[in-house]
Amino acid sequence: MNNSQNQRETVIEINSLSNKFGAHMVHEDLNLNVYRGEILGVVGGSGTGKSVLMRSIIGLQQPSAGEISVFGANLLDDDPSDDATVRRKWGILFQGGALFSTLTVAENVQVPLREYYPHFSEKLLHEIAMSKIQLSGLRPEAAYKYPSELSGGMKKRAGLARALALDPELLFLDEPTAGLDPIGAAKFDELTLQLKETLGLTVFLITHDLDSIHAICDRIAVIADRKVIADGKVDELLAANHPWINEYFSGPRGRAAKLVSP
Ligand SMILES: Nc1ncnc2c1ncn2[C@@H]1O[C@H](COP(=O)(O)OP(=O)(O)OP(=O)(O)O)[C@@H](O)[C@H]1O
Repeated sequence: MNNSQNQRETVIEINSLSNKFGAHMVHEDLNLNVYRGEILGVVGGSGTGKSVLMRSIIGLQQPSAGEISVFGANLLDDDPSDDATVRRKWGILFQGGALFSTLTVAENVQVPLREYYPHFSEKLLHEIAMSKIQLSGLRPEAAYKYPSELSGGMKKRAGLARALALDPELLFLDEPTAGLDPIGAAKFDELTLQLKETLGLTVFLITHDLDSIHAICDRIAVIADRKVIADGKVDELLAANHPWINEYFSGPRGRAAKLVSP
């Protein structure tokens, strides 16, 4: 950890995390901090436990051991009444958008609002939903469409609009550019960066996308061998001299992504 990280507020703190499914140990003694205002890219081979890590942080996966605190609250131990306060500070874009198929985009965006603010009028719910839809780069007409009527990129933006519904401080994005064409992926990256800068978000970004890593991540955490084996900027990661990291960033795709990065 360098000096600038020492001075930054820690938003997520994970200590000695283990996750096990039967005899399959996915994480063992995993440690990771996420700092306010950064986009942290989380990378690792398929099945290394990136999504399980995210699910552990947001309370959908009970770890076998370890501690996780988010905004200073230990969601595993503390009073469950603290949970709602912390949960409303984050937004989540799951893989594929995870929209409710029987609801329109606007109705999807209203789901978290109705949960946390049941007293809001229909007019206010509609206005907030429309502003989040616009913020996510969708045209207003998209608000009235059902998920089956949307392209892959529009689904991600609709999922993002829902993730932004509660004005989060922390955004979880699980492979947001997967399945998008390169232009759509670059636009989504641009939007993520813009939102981070204008809304002051902290972003936990799971990705396989080398372009996103080079274009928007402030720091990258690499998961391999059941833990975070290195974190930092690409050059710092390469200094760890781990075979997976070297292959990932110095292979043909890694080199190509670096060439086009800003
Ligand atoms: N509920 C579960 N029960 C049993 N095993 C699980 C469960 N959830 C995840 N796993 C296993 O945990 C491992 C990590 O899964 P995870 O989805 O977190 O990987 P990942 O790094 O996100 O992969 P990818 O990059 O392919 O999305 C996998 O081997 C998966 O099969």
